[in-house]
Amino acid sequence: MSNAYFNFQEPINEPYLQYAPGSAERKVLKERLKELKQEEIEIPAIINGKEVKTDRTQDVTMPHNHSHKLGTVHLCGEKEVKMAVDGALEAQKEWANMPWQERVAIFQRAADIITGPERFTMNATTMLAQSKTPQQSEIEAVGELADFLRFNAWYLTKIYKDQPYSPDGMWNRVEYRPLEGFIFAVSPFNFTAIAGNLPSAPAMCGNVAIWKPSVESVYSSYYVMKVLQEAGLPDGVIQFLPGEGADVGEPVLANENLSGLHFTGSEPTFNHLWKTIGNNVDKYKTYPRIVGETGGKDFIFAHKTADVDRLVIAAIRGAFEYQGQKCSAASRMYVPQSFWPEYREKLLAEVKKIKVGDVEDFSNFMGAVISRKAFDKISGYIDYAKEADDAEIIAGGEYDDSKGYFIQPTVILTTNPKFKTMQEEIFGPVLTIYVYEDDKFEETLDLCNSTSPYALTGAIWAKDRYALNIMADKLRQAAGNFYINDKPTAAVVNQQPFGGARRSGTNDKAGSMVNLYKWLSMRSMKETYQAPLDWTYPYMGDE
Ligand SMILES: NC(=O)c1ccc[n+]([C@@H]2O[C@H](COP(=O)([O-])OP(=O)(O)OC[C@H]3O[C@@H](n4cnc5c(N)ncnc54)[C@H](O)[C@@H]3O)[C@@H](O)[C@H]2O)c1
Ligand SMILES: N[C@@H](CCC=O)C(=O)O
Repeated sequence: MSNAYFNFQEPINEPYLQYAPGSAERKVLKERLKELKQEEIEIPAIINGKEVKTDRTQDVTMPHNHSHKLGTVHLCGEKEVKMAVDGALEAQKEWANMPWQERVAIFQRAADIITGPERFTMNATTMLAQSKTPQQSEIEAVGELADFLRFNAWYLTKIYKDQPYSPDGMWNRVEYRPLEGFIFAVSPFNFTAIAGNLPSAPAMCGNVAIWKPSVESVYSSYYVMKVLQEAGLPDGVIQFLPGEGADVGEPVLANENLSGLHFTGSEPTFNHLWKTIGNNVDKYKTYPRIVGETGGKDFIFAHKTADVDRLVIAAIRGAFEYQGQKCSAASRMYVPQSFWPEYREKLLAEVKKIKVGDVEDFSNFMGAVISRKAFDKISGYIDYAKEADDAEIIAGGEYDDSKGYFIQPTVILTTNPKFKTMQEEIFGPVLTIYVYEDDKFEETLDLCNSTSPYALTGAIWAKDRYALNIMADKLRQAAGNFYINDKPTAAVVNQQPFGGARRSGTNDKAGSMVNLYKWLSMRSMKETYQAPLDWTYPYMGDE
């Protein structure tokens, strides 16, 4: 069947639809939103390809209208974990031996379903479940997810092609095996694309995965799972197990067959999972691979030669798009005194224009934050700033949870470069600005480098090339994704491989070859054509 080398076409990034007034796509998306809102669905676990309902359920509601129910999710625990792990290990027997082109074709088909017939469902479910605007949804639930699937397939074929040198008389080969056991994929609420990628990347490499989606975004994750099934993913290869963290996590991590953790989420959760794996290390048949991408305290650092007008737009998009709930969102900013008065005036004038509300109203730039817990946490930071002597709120600061979890885009000005909101991840629409004396440029860069434990994204702004060089050098370890004269968000697969270091994670760059290597275990094979017939060596001869 596979007596040929198969070529795999290098993909291109999925182009985005714009949803401008009068466009056909805008009309279709609005209709799909209306249809989905009228339905109330049940979200079961999917184990061995079958829907599994449990005796514990939870309502799924919309962040921007928390009294509107989208459905009911069935929550899993130890019993479902056991079924899922047993089924996955059984499925692995065939899946791991399937020719790569058959595996890859399934994910290519999934990408085409996402960008084709289910495009508006992907967008509408993400908008409703996670309160994203059409633009924020299109770039990730469609664009980034399809890019992950297509580019990972391409990277995988390049890895498989990479083979060692063979001198005369032998043939050296490397086989890239899937890991023995199963991968635990744990996804965050904020990106449908990340949720889809976490189980798919290892599965594409021939692994089986237990996928625990976030309950906060389970609605859109469920549709991703359905797309994968429709694309032909064999039963048991990805087991979909919604549930509260520990209910699923503890029994999974205690299983001797765990071979890897593919995690994206907050730093405390990752620390807990890492420690649990550490405590269980004697149980495992193989040392689990651990990949975890976590939080950020992402910065914009402006030099006195920065372009003020463009810097205003970068701050607004970087800090407030998707309500600041991107791990990459700008949340602290360093502005030189020399242009601060002009910058302040221009920034505040633009912030005033931002509309926050229901994402079905396409004139809104921002929706709601994901949950009551997030709302309370973010508003707590705002209240803290309101009370502080060394900070003042210069824009926003209002919040209202009567209908949805709405928080106005908020700008805090502080005189304390180590102010709480300059250091901690807030994960909401809150930008804190510290104004520095122009002649303290280099020491402020040192401050920026040392203020937060995270190192995910950062942006530097200057027209002066010498200044850019100094900034890039001093902030070398401060961000895994570094932007020059741009906002620190919206990385694109195959253009800016994404991930950070320090407390932001293992920097295994989602949607890159580096990430795929984590889900492969090399077997070196040496075949000798004429093995020796004599055990002695020439040096042993008589003088
Ligand atoms: N670096 C990145 O690429 C990246 C991307 C997106 C989000 N994030 C980060 O994710 C966080 C926001 O997402 P979140 O609020 O969903 O994060 P979270 O840590 O609260 O949850 C992430 C996932 O972990 C699960 N979980 C929690 N406890 C668990 C346990 N004991 N066992 C197993 N699973 C458990 C949750 O249910 C969820 O599915 C932010 O910190 C953000 O910066 C990072
Ligand atoms: N990759 C996304 C962020 C994902 C985290 O939430 C970006 O670059 O903005």
